[in-house]
Amino acid sequence: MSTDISERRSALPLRDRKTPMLRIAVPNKGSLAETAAEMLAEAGYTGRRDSKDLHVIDPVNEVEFFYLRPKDIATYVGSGALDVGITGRDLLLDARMPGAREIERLGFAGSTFRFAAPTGTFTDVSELAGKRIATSYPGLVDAFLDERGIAVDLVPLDGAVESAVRLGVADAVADVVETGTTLRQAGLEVFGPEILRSEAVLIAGPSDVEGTERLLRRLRGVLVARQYVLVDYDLPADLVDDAVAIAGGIESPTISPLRDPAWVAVRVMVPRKSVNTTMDDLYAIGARAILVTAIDNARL
Ligand SMILES: Nc1ncnc2c1ncn2[C@@H]1O[C@H](COP(=O)(O)OP(=O)(O)OP(=O)(O)O)[C@@H](O)[C@H]1O
Ligand SMILES: O=P(O)(O)OC[C@H]1O[C@H](OP(=O)(O)OP(=O)(O)O)[C@H](O)[C@@H]1O
Ligand SMILES: [Mg+2]
Repeated sequence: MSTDISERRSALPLRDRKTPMLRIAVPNKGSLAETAAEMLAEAGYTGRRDSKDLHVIDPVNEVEFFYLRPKDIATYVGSGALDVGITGRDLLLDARMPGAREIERLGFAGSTFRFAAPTGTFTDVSELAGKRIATSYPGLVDAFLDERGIAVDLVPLDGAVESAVRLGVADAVADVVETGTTLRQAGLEVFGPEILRSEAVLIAGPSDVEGTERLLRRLRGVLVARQYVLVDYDLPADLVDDAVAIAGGIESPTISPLRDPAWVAVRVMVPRKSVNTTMDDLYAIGARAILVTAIDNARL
């Protein structure tokens, strides 16, 4: 018999487990699917091997994955059928499921949700009263306009809504905008306020389910590893305060003695996107031998 605890645990029949597995909804296709799967893999979970798999059990980590359309995930989680899920904030709000709530931003699939129309047609959303608005997010658009007392004729479409104006089924559209390329190609321009700023999020249902915290900590670990790098450098000991003012780290930098008592070695976590500026600033005050290392994973 194996002496490895993880192997023995995975060999337990499902019905003999004390705690039920955490049931996680994951996008099966579309813009969110690939990065969501990568994040879960980096967090140590075993995902699907085949893009046709609908359900995967990861017994070692005590979770089950259900691969679903991102648009449906808030419905499953909000109703309590599944415990947590990865979806877009825009899809969560569009579903209008009171039981579903965002518990963590996941930092990918960032976009805005905007109204757009042929250049110069509209300047303000109030001008949309009585007009036809094409969208694949009718719940989101309806809620936004309802709050402002603007009654429109919603034209629900499944995708490629930017073509709806040119093809004569709508006067304006409300859709996801990332780079704006699709809008430009359709001869459309955004107008009015941002309806929403969206990104991929982790959502939970009406009750707190055991195991959610562990998933959350693991995903946060992946986010930290993606967003930060480790910076090591040598520094004259009397400049530590100046260096900490440049890069203070998460809690506080690690300072280690060097053989030469006039110098110290410093290790600090720095946001990846500003690491070059930080290195320039540290060099300018006298830091030397500045080395940058990627972080594989973290638990803060
Ligand atoms: N170009 C994009 N950039 C960033 N996020 C996007 C983009 N397109 C869609 N999304 C996000 O993806 C989610 C929608 O996923 P969904 O799979 O339903 O549609 P999709 O990605 O457009 O897929 P498809 O067009 O293949 O059906 C939303 O949260 C939306 O904000
Ligand atoms: O601002 P952009 O960078 O152009 O990205 C935004 C576009 O990307 C998505 O379309 P997708 O390709 O998923 O097609 P769809 O409209 O059929 O969903 C989204 O629905 C927008 O149309
Ligand atoms: Mg799309």
